[in-house]
Amino acid sequence: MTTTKPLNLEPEAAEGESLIVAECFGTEVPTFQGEGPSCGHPALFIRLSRCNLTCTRCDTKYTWDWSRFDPHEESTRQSVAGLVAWASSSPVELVVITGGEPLIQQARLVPLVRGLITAGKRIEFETNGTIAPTPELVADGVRFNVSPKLASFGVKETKSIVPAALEAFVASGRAAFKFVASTVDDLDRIAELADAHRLAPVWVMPEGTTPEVITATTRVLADGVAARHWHFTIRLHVLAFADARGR
Ligand SMILES: Nc1nc2[nH]cc(C(=O)O)c2c(=O)[nH]1
Ligand code: SF4
Ligand SMILES: [Mg+2]
Repeated sequence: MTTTKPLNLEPEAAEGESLIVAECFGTEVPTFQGEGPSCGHPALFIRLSRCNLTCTRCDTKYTWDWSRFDPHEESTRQSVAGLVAWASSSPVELVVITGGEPLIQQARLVPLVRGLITAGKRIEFETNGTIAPTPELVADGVRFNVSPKLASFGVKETKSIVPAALEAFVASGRAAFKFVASTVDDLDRIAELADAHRLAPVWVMPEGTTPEVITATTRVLADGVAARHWHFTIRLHVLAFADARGR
């Protein structure tokens, strides 16, 4: 396994100044942002632990599903200073903060974002779009890849679609709306949501954790996405690195 926890940190930071982290990667074993508007850009990853949804098709259940994983094995507290020092040890400019759902910890993310920006990084959040970002988080150098989860992803849309939060992301002017889809029916649902909440730009990403499924689903979806003049992204890390954890 190539997962690397942040290096040269105190083992467990105190609660006030720390974040609950699942894994950090991209320094020892380099990788790309695999999804969305920056697909193919060299990137570092901070994956925060915990989620406020329980999607059955989630591919990072080790951040929240404690019926299958042990939270003590799958997460550590890391200090903001240690995370900034870890990212600063790499020349890679883009830091992707993902999860789980990173905005659960957003009060404690504000100093992390400030530290990373001061260190010359730019930041993309991968978020499920259910928690509105506070103004302090909507800073220069920060973008949000917002992925509202559809019912077909194994979640109740009464929980996963939060209009006020989606509207806050739209208003931020810093969001792209990246939907995971498997079928043409999913595209119809995405169109309804995009119309209802004025979501733009819309990105569609094929669901799948193998190159075969990504390719097949790309062929199912591509015409419908192109016809609507939406953007399409593959999952580059699945093709390049076989969806290995820590890539
Ligand atoms: N390379 C790579 N790119 C990614 N973009 C979003 C990811 C995620 O898990 O949120 C991810 C990931 O896990 N790996
Ligand atoms: S919102 Fe994302 S991390 Fe949370 S359960 Fe759903 S797929 Fe997993
Ligand atoms: Mg992922």
